Amino acid sequence: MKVVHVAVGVVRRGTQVFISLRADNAHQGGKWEFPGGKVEDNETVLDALRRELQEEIGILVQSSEPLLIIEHDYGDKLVKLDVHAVSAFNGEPEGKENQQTRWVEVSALEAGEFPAANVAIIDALQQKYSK
Ligand SMILES: Nc1nc2c([nH]c(=O)n2[C@H]2C[C@H](O)[C@@H](COP(=O)(O)OP(=O)(O)OP(=O)(O)O)O2)c(=O)[nH]1
Ligand SMILES: [Mg+2]
Repeated sequence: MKVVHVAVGVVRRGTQVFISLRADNAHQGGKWEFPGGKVEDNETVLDALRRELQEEIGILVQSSEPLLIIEHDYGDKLVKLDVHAVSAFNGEPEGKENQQTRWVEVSALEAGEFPAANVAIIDALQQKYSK
C-alpha cells in the first residue's frame, strides 16, 4: 500500500494545544485531530504544514520544530504523520472549514478521542509540555 505523507501541526500556547474535530464522513471521522493534511507532490512537508494550517485554521506559521514521525497502518490506509510543534504564528486559530475546535491543556488530552496513531503524539506532548 502507498504511504500517505501527512503534515501535522501541534499549535501550542504554553501548556495548551489547539485541536479540531474531523468531519464525520472523513477517514477517522468524528475523532479529534491536530490540524494538517496531505503533502502534495510539489511541496515540502513545511510547505504543506503552512498551507494546511492556513486553510484549516487561518494562521500563518512563523516557527515550528519537528516533534516526531509516526507510521501507522489503519488497514484501509497507511499514513506517515510528520508532526511539527508550532510555537509561533500570526492570527488567532479558528475553524475555517466549519469544524469544531478547542484549546485544551496537554495534560487533559485523551488518546481515545484521537485516531490510534496519535497515542505517540500525545505521549510526546505530555512528556514535554505538561504543567
Ligand atoms: N490532520 C491530521 N491527520 C491525522 C491525524 N492523525 C491521523 O491518524 N491522521 C490521519 C487521518 C487521515 O488519514 C490523514 C490526514 O488526512 P487529512 O484528511 O487531514 O488530509 P487533508 O487535510 O489533505 O484532506 P483531504 O484532502 O483528504 O480532504 O492522516 C492528526 O492528528 N491530524
Ligand atoms: Mg486535514
